[in-house]
Amino acid sequence: MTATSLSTTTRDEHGARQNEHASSCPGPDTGSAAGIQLADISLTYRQGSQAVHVLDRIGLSLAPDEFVCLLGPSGCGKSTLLSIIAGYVQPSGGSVRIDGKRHTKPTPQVGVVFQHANLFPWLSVAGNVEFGLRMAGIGRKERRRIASFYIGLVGLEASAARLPHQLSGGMKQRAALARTLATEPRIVLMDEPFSALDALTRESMQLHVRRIWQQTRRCFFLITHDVDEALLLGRRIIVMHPNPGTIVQDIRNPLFQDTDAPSFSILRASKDFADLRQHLVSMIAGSGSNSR
Ligand SMILES: Nc1ncnc2c1ncn2[C@@H]1O[C@H](COP(=O)(O)OP(=O)(O)OP(=O)(O)O)[C@@H](O)[C@H]1O
Repeated sequence: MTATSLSTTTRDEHGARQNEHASSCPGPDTGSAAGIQLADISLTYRQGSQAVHVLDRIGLSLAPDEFVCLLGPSGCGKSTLLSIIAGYVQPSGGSVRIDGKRHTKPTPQVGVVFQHANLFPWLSVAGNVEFGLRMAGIGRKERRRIASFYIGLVGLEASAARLPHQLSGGMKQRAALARTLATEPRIVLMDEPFSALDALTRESMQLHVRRIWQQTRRCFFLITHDVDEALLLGRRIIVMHPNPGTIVQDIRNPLFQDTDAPSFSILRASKDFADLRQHLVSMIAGSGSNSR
């Protein structure tokens, strides 16, 4: 495999496909496609008399069990796109649909994990994981059952009673992930969730997240500045360019291994990995901005 032999989707090709999809979903809530569909998402902010065009006609279709990594230089609009999918920000144009239904505001269908865990400091790990379930009116016994399943999934059984200040950074992020997963969202959005962690913890988190995805098969959408992380985790890798934010590359990761025990170190040492890494780094650098 060489970087140039990759099957890619350019923004134009992708945009054209999204336009077809948009025209096949004429009114609100009438579509039936499974997964998450973004059609022609644009966003312009007003700054005084200036218009800042942040996103331009982003089209994306995400399968219900997709693991997508989004790369791009700082300021290209990655977090803004995530905020639109989360329903926190309304786009100036275009639409987000989940299983064909128009999605315009935050709902339990979309879970978000941020760079910092933002756990409730007065609640234990179990209390944090149960919180969303309590808000959803789920009874105590069922809450406990669901929380204990997800706490086990992230490997925090022994720390379920601990308060956030008694956890390491990686444990906090795992608790935040369990809290997000407990409400069983259709898509889990992650905005650089490991960037505040040291290298070893980060690698261990990557393995955790990979295993959790394999066991839950939800749609995971992960923003990262780390090309290696995207290559190790993403079944699909998307690259954005800035000014305005557009998708310039959308590839199925040929190195993706859907196995129980992926060996990241062996993968990292391969020539294919180095070639594809170089290709992605050049793609990002091609935007004229810096990236790690
Ligand atoms: N509320 C806002 N008002 C005006 N401009 C904004 C607003 N929010 C974001 N922007 C601008 O939108 C652009 C994209 O920002 P965004 O945070 O989405 O980029 P990013 O790719 O996630 O960057 P980073 O990798 O550094 O987190 C930036 O130029 C930013 O200044």
